[in-house]
Amino acid sequence: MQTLPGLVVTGASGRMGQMLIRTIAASDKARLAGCLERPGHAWVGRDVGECMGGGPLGVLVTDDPLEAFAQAQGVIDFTAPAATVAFAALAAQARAVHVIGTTGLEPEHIAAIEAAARHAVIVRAGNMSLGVNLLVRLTQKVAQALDADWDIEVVEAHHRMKVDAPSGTALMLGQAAAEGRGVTLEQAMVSGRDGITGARERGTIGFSAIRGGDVVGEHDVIFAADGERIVLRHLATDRTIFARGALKAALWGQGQKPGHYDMMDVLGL
Ligand SMILES: NC(=O)C1=CN([C@@H]2O[C@H](COP(=O)(O)OP(=O)(O)OC[C@H]3O[C@@H](n4cnc5c(N)ncnc54)[C@H](O)[C@@H]3O)[C@@H](O)[C@H]2O)C=CC1
Ligand SMILES: O=C(O)C1=N[C@H](C(=O)O)C[C@H](O)C1
Repeated sequence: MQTLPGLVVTGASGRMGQMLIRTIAASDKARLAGCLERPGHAWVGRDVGECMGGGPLGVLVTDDPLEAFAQAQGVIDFTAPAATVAFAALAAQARAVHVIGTTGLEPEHIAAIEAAARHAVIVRAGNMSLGVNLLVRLTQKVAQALDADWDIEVVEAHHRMKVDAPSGTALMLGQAAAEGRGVTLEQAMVSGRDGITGARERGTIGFSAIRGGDVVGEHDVIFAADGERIVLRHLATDRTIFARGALKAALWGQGQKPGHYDMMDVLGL
């Protein structure tokens, strides 16, 4: 019998880390090969199942990424930009598929990830759910069908602990709207209006962010014209949707050629 692909989860104690560990542990398609946390974190050296308040899973949390990645075929990474850039180089060195869910990446982080993807398979998306990736396609199509008489606004809401704005998903949706309209997002983007802003500039794509409570993730793409409005909406109510997508990406990546892929590639959308 062939051994199942072994996956390492980085940021093991995080909201997504714990969800990923549960999803992999329950899967019959992959096995949990390692769990990583920051040096000095209270979970390091302990069984991850017990840290999460359940029975032992037989995997000790480590703070050594090289040692963990060397044992694995895939790394699933929902952490923070600087950590993700470091993990991209190390996962490439270990020839492990690197699935990146981390958001808030700046152009220099993305350039470093592109460099690592010359030698390894990287799948990166600001949102790993099927629903959002489908919404991205729909947004592109609607934007393509409408002219600039239709103002485009992306509105997102997330829990109070989220550290980046606009969300990775909002940026994916904005990018899709820009592509549909035949402009670049850099040109069109207006984010976080405040004060005497003046009237809305025709053709811009606006972004607004709400932060509060335990909201998992909500995104509206609004197309507003005189006398009518179209609202495309995705509501996430459970983080398993992201974990399932990330697991699918890690399995899909096995045997692919080195490159920087996204969830559209994985889902065939
Ligand atoms: N692409 C997607 O579908 C989704 C992306 N996200 C993104 O994933 C990221 C994490 O989100 P949450 O789990 O809510 O955050 P969180 O703050 O709960 O977890 C982050 C974890 O990463 C760990 N970490 C940070 N630096 C590290 C390092 N150098 N080594 C090892 N561990 C390290 C932290 O200790 C923490 O446990 C965010 O960027 C968020 O936007 C979240 C949900 C879905
Ligand atoms: O930080 C989160 O929680 C989420 N982040 C991703 C984003 O930035 O869009 C995906 C999801 O919305 C949850």
